[in-house]
Amino acid sequence: MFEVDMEGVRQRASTGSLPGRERVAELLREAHERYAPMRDGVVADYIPVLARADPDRFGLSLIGVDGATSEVGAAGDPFTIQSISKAFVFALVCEAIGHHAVHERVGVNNTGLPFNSVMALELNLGSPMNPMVNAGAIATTAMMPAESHDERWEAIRGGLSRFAGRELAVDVEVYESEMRTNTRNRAIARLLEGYGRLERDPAAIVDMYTRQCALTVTAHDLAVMGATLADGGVNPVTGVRVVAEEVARDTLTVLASCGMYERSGEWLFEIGLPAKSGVSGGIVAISPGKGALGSFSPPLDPAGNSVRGQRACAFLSRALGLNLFASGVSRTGSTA
Ligand SMILES: NC(=O)CC[C@H](N)C(=O)O
Repeated sequence: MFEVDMEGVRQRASTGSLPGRERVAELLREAHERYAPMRDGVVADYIPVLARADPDRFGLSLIGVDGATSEVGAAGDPFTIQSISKAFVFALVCEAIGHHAVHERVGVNNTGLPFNSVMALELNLGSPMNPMVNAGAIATTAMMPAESHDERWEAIRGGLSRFAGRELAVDVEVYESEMRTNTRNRAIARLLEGYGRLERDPAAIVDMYTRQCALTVTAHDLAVMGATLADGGVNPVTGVRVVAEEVARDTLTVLASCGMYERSGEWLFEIGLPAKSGVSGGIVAISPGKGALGSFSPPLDPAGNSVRGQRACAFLSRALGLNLFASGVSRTGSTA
């Protein structure tokens, strides 16, 4: 994937807590300084409005389970949540209908194929395989129990807002731009219907899924949303329980294996944290019991993951001692 240069920065042992606030702030500044000059990656343009994103914007926000916040750069810049919504809608649907129902109807295995793959559905007899690719996310959105379409949308928008600790709203321009071009997602929904895996009107569900992807957030919001999962389902800023502890656990498990699309294995190998990315350049990486990192930088790699965001997460995972699999590891100057 890439080398992580830790020259001059000590790798921290993966202990039970984050380092002190000043050290966190210092390392966030260091990560920003290291990766802001990077020019790799391309801004998404398959949703026409996203092509106008400024490739130089770069913000990081880290929020602990105690609510302590450190931020650097464009952490307050708005962008659309896109695929990162999938993680939180999955959590809300698990909360509403239970772990087993979602497992049975959507699945929890990686497809190994791009997020908008039609072939993945065909290869698996219509099973979406997991809720973090478009097919699984569309199926998951349709599973949110509600009396009406409007009530379903409010359960999703309101639920995501509770994760963020503020009312989230749709970026209408991005929503309309995607609705004009999302023929592939409409095809995926029709195919799900054909396989008997979508019980609602495919057009209405794609519309709702597109709206959920167009909710506006910031890197700060992503960190709060992630920290809620890190904190066992309680938003550490508002103190409100959003989902049950088991749901937070289940969501993090799926993110570990499927959150970074077909790059999830490489991501886990380098960073060792459950995470989710979106095509407008957001990444949320969660350290269970400690906190979460929200990152925003629009240029993407070919899988659709933010290039600077991946680098910053790899660096910070090592420097802050976040890797789930690295308990007790503490070395200086290693590049691994
Ligand atoms: N990877 C993403 O962020 C994809 C989300 C986007 N709304 C889509 O369905 O194509």
